[in-house]
Amino acid sequence: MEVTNKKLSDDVFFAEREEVLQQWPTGKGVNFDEAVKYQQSIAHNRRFGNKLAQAVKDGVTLIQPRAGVALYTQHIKLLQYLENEGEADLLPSTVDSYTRLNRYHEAEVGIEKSKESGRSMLNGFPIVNYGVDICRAVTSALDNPVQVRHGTPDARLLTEISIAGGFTSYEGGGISYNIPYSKNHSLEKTIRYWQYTDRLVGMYEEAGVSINREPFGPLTGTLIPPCISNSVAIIEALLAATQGVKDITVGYGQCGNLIQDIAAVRSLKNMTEEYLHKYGFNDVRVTTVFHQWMGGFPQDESKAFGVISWGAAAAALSKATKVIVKTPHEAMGVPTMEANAAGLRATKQIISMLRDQDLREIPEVVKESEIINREVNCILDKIEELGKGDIAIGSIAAFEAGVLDIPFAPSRFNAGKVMPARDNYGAVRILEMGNLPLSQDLKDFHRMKLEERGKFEHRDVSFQMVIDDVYAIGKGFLVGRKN
Ligand SMILES: CCC[C@H]1O[C@@H](n2cnc3c(N)ncnc32)[C@H](O)[C@@H]1O
Repeated sequence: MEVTNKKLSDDVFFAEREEVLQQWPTGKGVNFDEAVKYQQSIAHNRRFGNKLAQAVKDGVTLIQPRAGVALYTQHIKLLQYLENEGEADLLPSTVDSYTRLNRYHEAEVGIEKSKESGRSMLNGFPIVNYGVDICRAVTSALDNPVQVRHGTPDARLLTEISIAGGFTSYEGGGISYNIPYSKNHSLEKTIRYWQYTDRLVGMYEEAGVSINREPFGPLTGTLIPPCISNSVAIIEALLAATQGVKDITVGYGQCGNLIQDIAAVRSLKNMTEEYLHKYGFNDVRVTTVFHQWMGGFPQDESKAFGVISWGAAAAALSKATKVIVKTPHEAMGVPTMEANAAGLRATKQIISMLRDQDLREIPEVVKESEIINREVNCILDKIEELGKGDIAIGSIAAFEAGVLDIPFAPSRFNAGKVMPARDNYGAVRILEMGNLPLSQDLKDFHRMKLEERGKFEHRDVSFQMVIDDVYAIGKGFLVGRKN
């Protein structure tokens, strides 16, 4: 199918909707007009976009966990605990892996097994199986706005039930929930699936209901050069705005060098707004999300709190609108509610202590941010050229050509030629450019930064640095020094 960056027509959308709502019996519980009324009954301060907008006005960074369990009564208890004991400003519902793969029969079995055993046999909250009414029981039981977080290449039915179910924010995108998550989904398919999601959000917007959308920033979460993750975020923001989305949170996964992390968020915010205006979207509200360290975590809980606090500090100093919080159980798996709340409180402490400091305009950050700006422009200019102005066509062609290439991604549609490595200060640089369309002076800059490290370590710049950097994480370091 030819995917283009055009708003889906009502005919196309509603014909497809017939099929989508039949994918599982709970789809029958979705009625758009009734759902609009339900959404309009949700109080102003319990709407995700409103709380984000207030945070921007107040100059504060909000904290949000990930959380999801199989039984909805326990899920309510968990989320209430996280907003009360964890002081969470925003709440999630992290969806289970079966639902993410549209395997609703297995999710059903997981629910039954959880009922029998009394504990969660799924690694998240199975929204599709529960349907609209149970989702409303969850979202209406909480004081704070709730967002659906997942990793679903085909999330069309999930979107329908989530919004009708009272969630006021929805994560994901046709690239960011495909390439890092899936091996065999084509980009044509997932970009098109996510145009459906964004068109549905656009229809709610046109009916007077604002739903926040959040492309998934970190991608594979392993040494992702900011120019690559920022380019994907901006593309997904543009694809969403084309379908009528008006409230977008663009995201970035912490890499570990403070200057680079702050510069990346600064560049992401500025360039998302610049590109939205360039494409004629002047009424889209843009906010940012900083994801605490997405790499491997130490088992030791005290050391884990160190990593969590470092991510909290970088989020605060970059003035991100919100930060996604990790837990001291990260190395073990799905956290207990107590551990999840502890990660939130540690983050809240740092965020509160640093709220009066803002490093976005210090010269080193501005310099790094301008480099990222130039790199993103090289990539997006090439995408516009490949797509003859259409960024959906251009993005698909870009992955085919390796112009967009996400390190360590499982997708067979990803070239996998770009290799990152850290420089002597831990900033992520590019060791193998693959077909990234960076200008020669930018390529020389990356090489120079890596040569600087090689000289310091008395070794040649090589792929061994990449391996050492990946293993460094588990040993508690950023730069994988030559032993
Ligand atoms: C991109 C998502 C990866 C992160 O998402 C966390 N995660 C996944 N599922 C749950 C869950 N059910 N409850 C709390 N956190 C969860 C992982 O730990 C990891 O940090």
